Amino acid sequence: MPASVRILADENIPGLPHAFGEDVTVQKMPGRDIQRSDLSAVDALLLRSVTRVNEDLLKGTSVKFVGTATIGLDHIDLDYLNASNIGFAYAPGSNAQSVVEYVLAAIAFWLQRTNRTFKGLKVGIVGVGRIGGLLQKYLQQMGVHCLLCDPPRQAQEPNETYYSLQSMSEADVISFHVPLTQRGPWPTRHLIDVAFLNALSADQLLINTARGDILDNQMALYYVQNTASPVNLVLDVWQNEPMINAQLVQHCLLATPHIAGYAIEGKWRATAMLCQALSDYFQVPFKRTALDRNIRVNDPWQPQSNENKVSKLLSYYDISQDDQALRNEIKNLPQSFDKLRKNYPTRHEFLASV
Ligand SMILES: NC(=O)C1=CN([C@@H]2O[C@H](COP(=O)(O)OP(=O)(O)OC[C@H]3O[C@@H](n4cnc5c(N)ncnc54)[C@H](O)[C@@H]3O)[C@@H](O)[C@H]2O)C=CC1
Ligand SMILES: O=C(O)C(=O)[C@H](O)COP(=O)(O)O
Repeated sequence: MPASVRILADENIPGLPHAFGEDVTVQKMPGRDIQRSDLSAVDALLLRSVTRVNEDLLKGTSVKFVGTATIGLDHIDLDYLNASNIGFAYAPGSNAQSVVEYVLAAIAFWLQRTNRTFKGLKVGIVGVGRIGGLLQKYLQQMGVHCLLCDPPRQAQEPNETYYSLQSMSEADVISFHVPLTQRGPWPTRHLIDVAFLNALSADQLLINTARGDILDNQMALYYVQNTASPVNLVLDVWQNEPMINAQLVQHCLLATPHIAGYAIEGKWRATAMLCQALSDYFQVPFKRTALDRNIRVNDPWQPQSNENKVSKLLSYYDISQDDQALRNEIKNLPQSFDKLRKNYPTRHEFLASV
């Protein structure tokens, strides 16, 4: 192992270099600009979702360890890392609560607009892993009925009740929480197809916080432009970020620049997970307490049965401000997309653990 560990980090990962001592050096760069030529004297690369990690980036470099401060892994060629014996860490669950709060705020926004409450609502959850499972717990705590769709889990748990993707059209709200995958028995690229959209109506809400490629955006634009009463769309993730489809934005109930997971505690939690993994890998000390105080949620909300959950949720997180910020900057794409993400205002997690 090197005498000192040289880290190259995405400039948008908070908490570096304070978490380490003098045996670690940290250089920062915009994630989209990182190239192979930057990696000749780097031991560890700490990234976000905007840097594609593959043979093209890493071949012939000194990188021994890659960490991504994300839940999603679709930007990482894990086979290449394994074959090249490069250490790897990611941040599973780190911002799950933030995504769940985004989804609950989006539902609350829609309910308020349509003068409804959570009472009698049916929510379809596609992908019942860390995020989908947490969403299910909070919704059930609020008395909301959930329909679950997760074929990989269904194959492992034949005695549990799971629904098909097609039957999700019975729900008032359908929220997607699958990883982006291209291979295997249940690929998710373009999982939301035209047949699925055609089965929905203007009385329903479809939320995609998973990855942009789950929904063919060009097809979705054609659908909203040519359907009398299209489903209401809430999109946080887009194909071809940061050059997203500006026309599709205009047709969304809510459109945001991939910030569902951006509550501040989630970001610091991800840093802590990567620093711990890097510290274990290179056997260098890591000051966990330097990060811990940013991870704690102050005064969390425990929903009560007799309170107005719609207005309470929106008082904690007014999601329409994130939507408005993107619309205000739509003429300045693609730069504005990354700028909004980099300068995202501080949003705190607010729900008590279930
Ligand atoms: N918008 C944002 O800011 C964020 C987006 N994400 C996205 O959310 C995704 C999900 O995150 P987690 O819940 O932590 O992942 P997870 O791995 O814990 O759960 C994913 C679930 O999806 C299921 N699944 C896989 N293929 C499926 C299919 N074809 N149909 C239905 N279910 C399927 C899996 O069996 C698993 O239960 C991430 O991969 C990432 O792309 C994550 C964090 C923030
Ligand atoms: O964790 C994930 O997966 C996400 O989608 C992140 O919240 C996205 O953040 P960036 O890595 O793109 O900053």
